[in-house]
Amino acid sequence: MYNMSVAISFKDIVKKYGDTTVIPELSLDIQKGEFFTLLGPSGCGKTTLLRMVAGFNSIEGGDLGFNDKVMNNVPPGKRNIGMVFQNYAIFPHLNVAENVAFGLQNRKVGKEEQQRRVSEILDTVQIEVYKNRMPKNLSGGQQQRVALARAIVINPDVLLMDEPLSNLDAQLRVDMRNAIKRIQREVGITTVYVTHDQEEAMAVSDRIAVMKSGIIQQVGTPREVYQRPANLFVATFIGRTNVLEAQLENGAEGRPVVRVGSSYILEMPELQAEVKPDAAVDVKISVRPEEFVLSEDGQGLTGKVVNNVFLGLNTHLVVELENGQEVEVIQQSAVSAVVEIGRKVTLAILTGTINVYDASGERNLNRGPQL
Ligand SMILES: Nc1ncnc2c1ncn2[C@@H]1O[C@H](COP(=O)(O)OP(=O)(O)OP(=O)(O)O)[C@@H](O)[C@H]1O
Repeated sequence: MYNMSVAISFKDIVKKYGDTTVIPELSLDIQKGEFFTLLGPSGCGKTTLLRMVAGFNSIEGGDLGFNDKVMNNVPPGKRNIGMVFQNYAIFPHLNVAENVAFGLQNRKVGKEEQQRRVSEILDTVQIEVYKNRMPKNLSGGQQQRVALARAIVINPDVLLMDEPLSNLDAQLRVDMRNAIKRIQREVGITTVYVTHDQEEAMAVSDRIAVMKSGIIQQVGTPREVYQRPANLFVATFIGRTNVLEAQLENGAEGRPVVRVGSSYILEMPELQAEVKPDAAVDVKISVRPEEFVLSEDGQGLTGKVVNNVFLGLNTHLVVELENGQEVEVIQQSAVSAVVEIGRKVTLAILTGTINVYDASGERNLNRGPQL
């Protein structure tokens, strides 16, 4: 129904506050209609980038483009942007329908057209029944739906959302992120979403940019950043993982193998690495809890179960390895009994999906972007 969305491009964008550079030469392309998330720890520059798109932040270098138009100096009011923030910022003295109609009145849309669009959008965000209610009589989630309706009723070219769910409780966050995703898909509007919550990012996004200290570490689909993290920062920031010290060695017929612990050898023919004969290289491997399995043939890393938590769908184990490192293991409950605390186990690693990094953790040695 809305097809005015734009593609957004950042070309060598620089942001400085005084002498401090918080974003050094960042480049990124967001597709038309895409749900794109900026994800990273507090202070990494997500909000700074979002505010540049909105026009609230000056740009110290490079170009911000909407389609092919450079936007650097276009004032916020001329950018046709819808925005939703953490604190809903809806007017307490206007009812739901009046709140949503506000932006249309400002744009001098006729009364009938206003009513039609307000009712259509309230239907989309599923709060039509509350249209005559005052905000104070709405739940947090309902208020956030009003904020969302108000942002999209003006047919913006871009929808910007900055941590829109952080004031909601856990269950409501999950409900609302599903609602946001559904509504975005229905409306088809280019959306830039900011969050520090990796699970939320995975749930809503078409693609995610993982940021650290103003620098994009990786751009990819939720599946790509989870399964093939570009570096150890991304591997540990997205989902949970265990990082183990290991050695890359020359196996039979010159194929690279990874040695973990004293004698556990992982065949990894896919690795992008040259190993000189007799010259082991230190590496780090990232093994997600679900990539450990209890070994059936005795091959693997031995350890002792120090904690077990039965969660229904699966069971989480903490296993202390012989070198003292504790690792997290997830077992599917359906296929196994809970292993009791104190028991000795041998953990095998599923080599098909793990990731191997150079010693600095900066370079992923696995071949190919995706599994
Ligand atoms: N007005 C300002 N003046 C000086 N420095 C600022 C200003 N606004 C932000 N910064 C700095 O820029 C960096 C990026 O901030 P930004 O708010 O974009 O981070 P963020 O990733 O959105 O973090 P959060 O999740 O905490 O909101 C931080 O180091 C911050 O201290």
